[in-house]
Amino acid sequence: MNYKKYQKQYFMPPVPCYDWVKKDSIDHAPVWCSVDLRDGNQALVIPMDLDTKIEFFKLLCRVGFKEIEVGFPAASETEYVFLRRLIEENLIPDDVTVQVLTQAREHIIRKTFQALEGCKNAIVHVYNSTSFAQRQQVFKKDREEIKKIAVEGAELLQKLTEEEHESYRFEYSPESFTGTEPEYALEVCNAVLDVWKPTADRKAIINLPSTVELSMPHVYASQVEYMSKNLKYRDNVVLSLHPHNDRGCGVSDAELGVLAGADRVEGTLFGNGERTGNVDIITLAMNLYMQGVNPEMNFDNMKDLVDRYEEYTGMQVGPRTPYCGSLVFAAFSGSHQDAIAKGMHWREEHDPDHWTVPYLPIDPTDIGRSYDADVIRINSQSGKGGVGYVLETHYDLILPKKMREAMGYAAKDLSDHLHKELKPDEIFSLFKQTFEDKDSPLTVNGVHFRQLDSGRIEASVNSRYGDGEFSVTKAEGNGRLDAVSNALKKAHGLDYTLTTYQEHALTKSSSSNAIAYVGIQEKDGTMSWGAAVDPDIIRASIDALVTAVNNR
Ligand SMILES: CC(=O)SCCNC(=O)CCNC(=O)[C@H](O)C(C)(C)COP(=O)(O)OP(=O)(O)OC[C@H]1O[C@@H](n2cnc3c(N)ncnc32)[C@H](O)[C@@H]1OP(=O)(O)O
Ligand SMILES: CC(C)C(=O)C(=O)O
Ligand SMILES: [Mg+2]
Repeated sequence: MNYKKYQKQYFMPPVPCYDWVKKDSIDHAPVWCSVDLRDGNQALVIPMDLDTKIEFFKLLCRVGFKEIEVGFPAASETEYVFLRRLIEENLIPDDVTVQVLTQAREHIIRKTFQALEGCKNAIVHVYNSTSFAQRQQVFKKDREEIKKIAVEGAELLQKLTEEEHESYRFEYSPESFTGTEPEYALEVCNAVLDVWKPTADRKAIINLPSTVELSMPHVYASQVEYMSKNLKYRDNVVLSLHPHNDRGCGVSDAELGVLAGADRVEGTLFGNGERTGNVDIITLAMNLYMQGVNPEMNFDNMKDLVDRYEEYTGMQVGPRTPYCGSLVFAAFSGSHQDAIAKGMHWREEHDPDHWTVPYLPIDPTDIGRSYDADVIRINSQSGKGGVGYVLETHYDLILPKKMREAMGYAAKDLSDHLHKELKPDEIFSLFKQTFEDKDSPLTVNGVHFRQLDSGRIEASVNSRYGDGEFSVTKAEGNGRLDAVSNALKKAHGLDYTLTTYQEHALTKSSSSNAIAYVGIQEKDGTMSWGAAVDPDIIRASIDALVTAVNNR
């Protein structure tokens, strides 16, 4: 690991450009341009076939892209025929503009125009590399010679368009912008703009690719700001970004670049693209959404989008991919679950205008995810809040607070022991197994009540303990359960305090049943719990008490 082999390969603007730092947020969505079918496609092990590209194109239109780079038509037969099919089969919606990429080489530009024949709206995107390294090693040309490639390319686009296609728009990329001296990139871009002379009706796009991400995002933002402030015809230029993700900061590059003056962002779904990928437009759009800004995109069925993308590209969306991954809303840990469950209850009670649930940056249901399946998930890191939430939302069980704690520990122990996540049905089974239907050693075989003149209740309880015989014992209490409890204590010499009794109707699972929860406490403070379901709430409470005694 010889770090001395490396040095900075980027160039700061000649003057400080830090106005962008004064802004704290983006207040409207930039123009989005998908480069999935070009940059994304050229990075796949097996590029997409024709039919798959058509399906992908339709998907991009459905999610809301209005500008879509559909390929490099001069690159291959498939790319060429794909564009022809889009045009000839009238598959391009009127409000969508297709973009095509070409090197600044005459035969490639001419072939690109041939491929566009009959296309109503198009952006012709021409590029050549301007970076120090490429001038030196690849093109072996000086600054003037490299500028000449760009200018001649721009002139040919202008000429071919003037002849026939006046509605076409132009885009120029100083490829490897991030490795180019900003004042030189500016000089080349201005020379291109001098050829095109963009107007308000026919703006030109200047695209600043971080072809390879070479610096921290604030450096890119400063480079962008320098270009934005110094480009000629600025009002008639759409300043575009094209971040890659080599240092893992593609999203930050784009966001800071927009603060620095960019109007448009090129990127892909899920960040597919060369090497570490292009910037992920879903993350960018959703980052706007989560701050209350219209992202001008529709991701209301993210799961479907993930499935289609994986099918079309053969790539996989990682479980932690922002907004889209299978685990990005999941909370396994106890304190997070507790806060989410409380936040959701608070939301139900207060019906606030805005989303503020802790640990959930957005409402998962907005993008087609569900609270039940995706949010609170139980393993050995979980706590009572999460387990209680699962039992409440899936099975309608609202456990007393202290009982939730006991259930939480039971679930945590089981998950730890099995070394696996517990699904809601497994948690429910554990609840039943731990807290219901335990009729030994104490068994109750019948109870009768009598109302006493004092207002108290007398219970006659037929019960046995262990292998003993059934016998009837009478005792009084403040209520029926208290009377039964006193009779049991008297009959079998039991010593505990009945501390908790709760009941509620089971509305979701069964309209006629109620559930009772009973907690009893030993002298040393230890609690034992029982629960029981029955249409008759007295019966349910006695069964719950028996289980609690049998759980001591
Ligand atoms: C950063 C990016 O993503 S850029 C886009 C990259 N994508 C692609 O390249 C995918 C599609 N490309 C292709 O299929 C092929 O490269 C083609 C069909 C376009 C061209 O193929 P070929 O001419 O056979 O080969 P190749 O691309 O290697 O050409 C290299 C030559 O073009 C020159 N060149 C490369 N890019 C450009 C450019 N943008 N403008 C002008 N000349 C260029 C090189 O200097 C080199 O010149 P030389 O022949 O004098 O040495
Ligand atoms: C063609 C250009 C815009 C490109 O893809 C890049 O520089 O990354
Ligand atoms: Mg690229």
